[in-house]
Amino acid sequence: MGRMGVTLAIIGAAATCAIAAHLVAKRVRQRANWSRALAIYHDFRDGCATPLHRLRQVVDAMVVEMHAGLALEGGSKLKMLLSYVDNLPTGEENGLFYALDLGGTNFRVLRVQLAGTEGRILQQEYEEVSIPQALMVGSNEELFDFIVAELASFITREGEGFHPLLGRQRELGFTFSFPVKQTSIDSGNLLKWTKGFAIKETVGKDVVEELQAAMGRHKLDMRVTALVVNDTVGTLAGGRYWNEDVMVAVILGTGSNACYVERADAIPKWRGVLPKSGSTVINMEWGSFWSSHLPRTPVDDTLDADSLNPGDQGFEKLISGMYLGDIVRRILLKMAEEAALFGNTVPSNLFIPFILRTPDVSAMHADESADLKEVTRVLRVVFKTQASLRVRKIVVDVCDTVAGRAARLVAAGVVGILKKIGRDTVGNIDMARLKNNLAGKGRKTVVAMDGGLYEHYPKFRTYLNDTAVELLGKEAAEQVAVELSKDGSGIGAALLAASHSQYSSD
Ligand SMILES: Nc1ncnc2c1ncn2[C@@H]1O[C@H](COP(=O)(O)OP(=O)(O)O)[C@@H](O)[C@H]1O
Ligand SMILES: O=P(O)(O)OC[C@H]1O[C@@H](O)[C@H](O)[C@@H](O)[C@@H]1O
Repeated sequence: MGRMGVTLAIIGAAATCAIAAHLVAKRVRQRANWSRALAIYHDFRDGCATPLHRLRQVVDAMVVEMHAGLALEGGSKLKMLLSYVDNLPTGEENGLFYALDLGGTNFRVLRVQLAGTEGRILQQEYEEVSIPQALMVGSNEELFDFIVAELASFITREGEGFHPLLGRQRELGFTFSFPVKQTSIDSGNLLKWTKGFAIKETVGKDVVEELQAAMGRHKLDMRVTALVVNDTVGTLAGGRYWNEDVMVAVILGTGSNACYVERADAIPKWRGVLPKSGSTVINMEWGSFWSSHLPRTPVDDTLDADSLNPGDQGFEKLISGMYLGDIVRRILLKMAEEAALFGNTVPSNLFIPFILRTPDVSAMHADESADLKEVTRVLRVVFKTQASLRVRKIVVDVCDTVAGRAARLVAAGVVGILKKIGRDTVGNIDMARLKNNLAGKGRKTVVAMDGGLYEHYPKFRTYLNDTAVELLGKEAAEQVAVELSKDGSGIGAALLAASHSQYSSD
């Protein structure tokens, strides 16, 4: 072989070595990145852990905070707000009633024709309207004018079978799913906005007055006869209309909250005459619950710091639909930045808050396909990226960790409420039966659930129900039913409008 040949051979050998070295270095780097990604995930998973002993501490903390919130105003982060709903629907309600349910993502207008215990609900119609994001942070008047304009248009389309009695005003139940300091069954002042709303001028105002003023501007002759401080109270009322064993209602939607039936004589902060019924509905506003036993990670800290209401709604930010998607995004972003989870360039969409929504999380979590097709789709559509099968598997693990923590914490919250009302152990339940506070043998304490997260996330429901059984024990758990109670916040508000109608004495 001539000099040229030797030279070429040496160059070839050197090039081969260089390529081999590059490939080895790349493989070493990939291996190092992968173990870093696993370490980040395992650290996050450990930080989210909800072992039974920790959940029991959360249960007890919930009970302590409930007592503190009932003892005096401001006694706890849990507001334990009076709802002035001392009479829940009985099924005897009659006539045409409207409901307006303002939630975190959309609002619903609804009409229902009631016909007493015989006819029950003859007919109902409703429409759902998405709330333009700009109106959530616009002016007070713009928000209420938008709502009343939709309501007025819905009324013009009253169909067959819906007939207000001659000479009577149409009456409305107003479900307002934000913390309100209720001052009577048909008045209450907004304490603060939550979720995506932040209209400063509304805070402190009576939201019924604001709605009635907008009705005046639109010449809409209608009366709000019941302010339903939020969808949990509406859901409880809707549930109780069909089943007298409904004692608790929980919403898992954009936000989260719970309410329950409390004995009026167990509310030290109650001022004035106790209700004849001897009980009332407490709107817990449990989203603001906080305990050092809650498993919180640095990802949760940064989500809170970046939110519209830092330091507030700590429990809600761990469990509700608005936030689960963004928790998953934040941990994936950390793995992408520190361990090149999606390659050396971090996909730009991973930096966008709330771009990953909880419906996307439940879709990936539900993916049972061998090659995780749904995960591939979500990564492509939301983050404009792709990933190997092993990366897609860890994405599903992250979804499972975030949803599992949320569901188990909700179960602990529910068991805390059951403990507060003495429905958490067989002994307590038997005592309740003895005192005839609980309907006959075989009847259960019912927890009415609603909200898009609970309704549309089967694995979340399974985690929640299984954890409740773990905490209560099998025997006591058989005395409790956790049931989906659809759209109670709409029907419930209409039923409460009926049970507080200005004509009810007629
Ligand atoms: N398929 C789904 N999987 C998981 N969560 C869902 C799904 N669909 C909706 N959600 C959650 O439910 C929330 C809407 O809840 P909903 O009760 O319908 O409205 P609102 O919160 O306005 O009362 C959404 O913000 C979302 O977080
Ligand atoms: O049904 P939504 O809109 O998710 O609301 C649930 C809860 O969201 C919380 O943020 C509000 O403070 C509660 O009042 C409300 O009940």
